[in-house]
Amino acid sequence: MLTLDGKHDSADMGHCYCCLLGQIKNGLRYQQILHRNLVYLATIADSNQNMQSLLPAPPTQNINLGPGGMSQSASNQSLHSQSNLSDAIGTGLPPSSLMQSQISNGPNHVSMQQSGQSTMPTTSLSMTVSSHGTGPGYSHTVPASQNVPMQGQGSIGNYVSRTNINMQSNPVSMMHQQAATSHYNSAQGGSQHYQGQSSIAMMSQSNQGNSMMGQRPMGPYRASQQGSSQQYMGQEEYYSEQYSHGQGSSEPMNQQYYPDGHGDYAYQQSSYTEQSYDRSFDDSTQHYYEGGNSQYSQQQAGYQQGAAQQQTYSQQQYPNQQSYPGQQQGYGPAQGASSQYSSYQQGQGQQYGSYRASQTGPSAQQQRPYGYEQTRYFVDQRKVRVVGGQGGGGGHSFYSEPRKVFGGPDGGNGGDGGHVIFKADKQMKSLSSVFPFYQGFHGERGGSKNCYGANGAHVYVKVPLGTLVKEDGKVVADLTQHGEEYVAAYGGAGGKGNRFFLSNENRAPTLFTPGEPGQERVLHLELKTTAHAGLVGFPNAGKSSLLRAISRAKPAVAAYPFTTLNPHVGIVHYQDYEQVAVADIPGLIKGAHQNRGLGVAFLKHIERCRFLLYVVDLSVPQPWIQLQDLKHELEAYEKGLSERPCVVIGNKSDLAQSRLNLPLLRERVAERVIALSALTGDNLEELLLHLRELYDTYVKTEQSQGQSPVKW
Ligand SMILES: Nc1nc2c(ncn2[C@@H]2O[C@H](COP(=O)(O)OP(=O)(O)OP(=O)(O)O)[C@@H](O)[C@H]2O)c(=O)[nH]1
Ligand SMILES: [Mg+2]
Repeated sequence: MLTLDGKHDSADMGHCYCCLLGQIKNGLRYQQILHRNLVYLATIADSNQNMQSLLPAPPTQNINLGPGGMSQSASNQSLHSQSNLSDAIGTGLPPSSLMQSQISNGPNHVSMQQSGQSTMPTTSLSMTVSSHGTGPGYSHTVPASQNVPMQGQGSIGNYVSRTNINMQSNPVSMMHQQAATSHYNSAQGGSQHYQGQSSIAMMSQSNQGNSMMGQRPMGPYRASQQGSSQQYMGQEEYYSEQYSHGQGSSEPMNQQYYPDGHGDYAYQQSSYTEQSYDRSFDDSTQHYYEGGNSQYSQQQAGYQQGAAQQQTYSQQQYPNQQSYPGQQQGYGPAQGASSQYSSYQQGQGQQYGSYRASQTGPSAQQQRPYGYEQTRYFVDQRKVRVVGGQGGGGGHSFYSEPRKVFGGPDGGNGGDGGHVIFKADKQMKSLSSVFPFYQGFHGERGGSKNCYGANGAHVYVKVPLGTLVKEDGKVVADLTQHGEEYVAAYGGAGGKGNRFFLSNENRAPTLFTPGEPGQERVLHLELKTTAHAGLVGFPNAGKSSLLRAISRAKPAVAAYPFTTLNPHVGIVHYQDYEQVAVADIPGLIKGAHQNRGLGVAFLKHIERCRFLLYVVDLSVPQPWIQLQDLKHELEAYEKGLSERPCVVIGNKSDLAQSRLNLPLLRERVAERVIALSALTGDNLEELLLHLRELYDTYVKTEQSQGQSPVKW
């Protein structure tokens, strides 16, 4: 008997035919018996029709080399007589035709052809063949004539065992005909061992069946669906992606970062944008990812993997922190990282708290870059690349259910990709929080059971009021109202699942379409301050001092020109809760339109000012010349800009020279001149009252024209 591992039981060594063959080879003990058998079987091969008559002895005597049969000489001492064989067939042995079909066609046909065709001649023949069939060449079609010389390689014992195997495995094979491997393995074993194998095979078959159902829900349709290689590849791709969907869900974390951490990142972005303000878009992008790439990725990992990973992140940040001292107030390249750290402190307060407690170096208070908190950075232009989210691919599946032959296609459509939307927000004061790149969320892939993929979420980019959106130099949007939106990049449409292509002509469509890519654009954002009034004057005229005097704005004031480098907006509050916005513009000089001084780059912030406040220094000789130069620069920048409602403010009236120049100025200018001192606060009331008059006039004009005035 053969065991599972192909060895023989010691007790059956004398009964096994292959063992007997070994003995023959060794000692030629049974040479005579073998010779007789060969002669007999050669006779059978010559003529099956006359097999019975040609037999010199009952065929079962030579064929039934069962236990003990081979150990004797060619006599009638075989354990299996013909009647025994008939009994064996009747009690479960398969007919000879069955064995032939097994050999030629494989085990899948066993159950199909098991209807009893048990005749003795074929039985005798099949026994011969089956003894060969125990070899590995299981699926080979072996002519009977070729089985004769190979008979010595098999054994009747193996045949009997194999017969039992097939009989026991028939129910299994009927249920799962695809599991041919188990049949094949079991056919190599003996009947006793097969009992164990049967259960194993059944288990494995059932497992395979389940797994196959899970992996190939469209199993019944696969034969017809594999006609096109591309379709098949598409199916494989679909399934592979479907299986990895859980892991792939972390892909869009790059996008989840935006809405979740936008507020936190807005602050850190300010320092970055300040450094890259004059850079080109490519440089700016590169700078951004170079400066904060490691932290950026780590922070993403923290978002994705939860608090545990975030603690790791905080530890990883610690070495970087060591390089911050000495750069607190500086403007060096490391400011980006420093500011990121500070922003991360704000966003991840608990982590930062634990981190600070473990510090042993300089105190954390000293290391915090206070300069960034005290200084507001103003960015009035941005180059942004926006890409809409990609649409999800269409699903491709067929409904699968036990005993349901045709379930039909049930692949749902993919979800649409998310847009990138610019949204005006009055809380935003500059474009410093705008990133160089945005991408919408991808739509999800359509699933089985007609499940549609979810649409990708939109990414909203908050921009300040007065943001112009330009593309190739053309204004495509002007966001001036709070809450106003502009879709910068549309997301791609989702693909269609194979359910979508179901028709009467094609009941089992395998076609499904992928999602479309999102729209991609490169846009220029330009902020034009929408303040009501603009302070225009030469450097050192006292503009910033005046803004500090009439509002809560705190622009820098110093006794040197070009102290103010960025526009500042202050709000003048009135008792009736009206608010007038006043913008402090960097100083202009003669020839500013020729890019002298700071140039006219900031004059765009005056474009939207409804009225202008010309600030002249009364202490300088001939202050009216300053006024003429200012108007000339404004006209050079934009014709008609100097003709807006305005008032001339003679500052520094507290100085002695101012008292002499004031009447001269009033004689030479046609506009109203208000002499005041921003330093001492003298005559500020007149300015505030006149400012309110200008504002009221503006509001009435807007309302008379059916337009809504800008409110702060
Ligand atoms: N005596 C006197 N000094 C003034 C007055 N207003 C401003 N100053 C001084 O003038 C100098 C310049 O003041 P700023 O407010 O910085 O002038 P600015 O127009 O903003 O200058 P830029 O920002 O360079 O364009 C500072 O030293 C102020 O102290 C004033 O009313 N009287
Ligand atoms: Mg100033």
